Amino acid sequence: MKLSVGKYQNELEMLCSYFHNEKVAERIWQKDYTLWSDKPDEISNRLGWLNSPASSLKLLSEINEFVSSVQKDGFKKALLLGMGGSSLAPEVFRLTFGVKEDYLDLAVLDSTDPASVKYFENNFPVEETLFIVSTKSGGTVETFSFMKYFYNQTLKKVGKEKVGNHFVAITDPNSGLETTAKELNFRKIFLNDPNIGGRYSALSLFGIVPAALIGVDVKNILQLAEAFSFTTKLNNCNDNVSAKLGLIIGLLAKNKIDKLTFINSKKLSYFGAWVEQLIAESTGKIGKGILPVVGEDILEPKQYSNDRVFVHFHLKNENDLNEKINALTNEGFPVIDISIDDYNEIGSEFFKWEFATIVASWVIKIQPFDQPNVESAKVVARKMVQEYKETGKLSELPISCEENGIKITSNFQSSSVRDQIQNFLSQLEKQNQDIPLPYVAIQAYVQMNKNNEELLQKIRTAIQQKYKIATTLGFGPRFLHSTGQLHKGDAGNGLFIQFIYDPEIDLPIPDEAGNDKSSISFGVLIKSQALGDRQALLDNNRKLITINLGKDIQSSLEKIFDCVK
Ligand SMILES: O=P(O)(O)OC[C@H]1O[C@](O)(CO)[C@@H](O)[C@@H]1O
Repeated sequence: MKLSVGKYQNELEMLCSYFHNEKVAERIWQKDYTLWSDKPDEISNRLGWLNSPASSLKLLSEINEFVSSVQKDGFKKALLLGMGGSSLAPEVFRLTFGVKEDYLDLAVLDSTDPASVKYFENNFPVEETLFIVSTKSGGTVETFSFMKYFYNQTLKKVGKEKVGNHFVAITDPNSGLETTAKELNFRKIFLNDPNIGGRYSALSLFGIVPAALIGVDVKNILQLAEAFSFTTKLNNCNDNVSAKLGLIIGLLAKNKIDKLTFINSKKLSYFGAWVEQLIAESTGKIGKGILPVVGEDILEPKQYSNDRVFVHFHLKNENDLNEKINALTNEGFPVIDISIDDYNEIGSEFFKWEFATIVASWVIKIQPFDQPNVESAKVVARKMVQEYKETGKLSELPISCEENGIKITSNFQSSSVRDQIQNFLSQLEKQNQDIPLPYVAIQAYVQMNKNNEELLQKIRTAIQQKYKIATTLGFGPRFLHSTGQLHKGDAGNGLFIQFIYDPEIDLPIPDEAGNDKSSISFGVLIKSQALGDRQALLDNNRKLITINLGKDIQSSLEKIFDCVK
């Protein structure tokens, strides 16, 4: 790891001495909750991941046996149903490593958008698909909805005798999913160490079982990660890179350099979504937070404000971004350069960032293992679903402006989409000096596909350039289990652009597995989630505009881009 922290070098050295004197590394390994709180709740039982590499190594023969059994049964594909910490590490493994010959092609479903669910139904024929139902709590609404939907589809195709054979659960002992999986006769139930939270679970069964299914050399990854983990026991931060990383991030955040901007090389770009959840959900609460910025276009140094710290993450021989990185360093921005020799070191990187995040949380005085604001959006969404069940309809948003199929809900009185958007973004110009610089978060409740991503990215970059601020892009409801915590829990410096649309198709969510009776659809669920989060953001005094793109997402997004420019 190479560092350039400019004028913060002295403060960093002082902080390193303090870390050393306080024996922080040693105390982390002793699971000393007082580092973050005066109460042990959701801390003492959340540090099990420190031992994940060793514990998972011990489970390898069971995992390998399972992989052989599904290969023998002819499964070609695997669809992982899960949210946040239960799905992001498997996605990193799949997109980074690809699929080894004779292993299963894996994808992650973490969207309740009907078009997304339909996409996976069309592309993952149930006869050859293994469904991995992955949820720590064992009751997450999205995960259960996917499970019931695909269970019923599979039941119809393969019959009662064989359906359970297509399902595997990864969950905590005694969870709702464990009970359901037993009732439905799943082929296998993996019970994880309950002392591990979702976003810290990459090297536990939640990450390792899916990785083994696609043929990743998990043994090597875990051995490297275990060896690396020993370095995190050292109190001297010059020997403990993970600690040093955390100290820098925490120190800079305290100085309002709180936009941790990842510039990942092409081959390691998929790591971004995982690290984004880890940092946002761990640090974004009680009016504080470090905003992870992932996937932004890289601009000239003069186009950034002084709230940025950059992380350049790349393979050693991938140097194509060096020029841009050097330009940022020369301009005086803090830059952290992390390189790895080969993909198998990714396990050590998971560990490094987990450790760094809890050290940064110690610096900024945050409890890194809970997510207090996630529940608030869920509560409103549940109320809406209940209302729908009773009345047969969802409450409608008041419309402030309607033009060319686009409907906007905002606080502004203007009948033009352009004025609405410009008025909303002009709030970026009035800055509150007491809190860090603002950012814009685009929250898109649309299908996460190439076309939509490209158009949303165009809008994002236009805002980034015009206002010289940090921007993020998240797809709903996926981001609700990632940056969603920080959006509602941080200092309140975010501006939120929420995109929803009117889906052409909808799909019923079965009330229970094995029975087609359905009270709500995926379309109703995703809308309730969007409106629930909208309400939770407003309840936390966040600035927000909701834009309904109508039926033609592409042409509406083009129009919005035109209004932002
Ligand atoms: O694994 P579970 O319990 O389904 O939770 C999924 C995700 O939801 C959250 O609990 C809240 O967003 C995350 O922390 C977690 O990773």
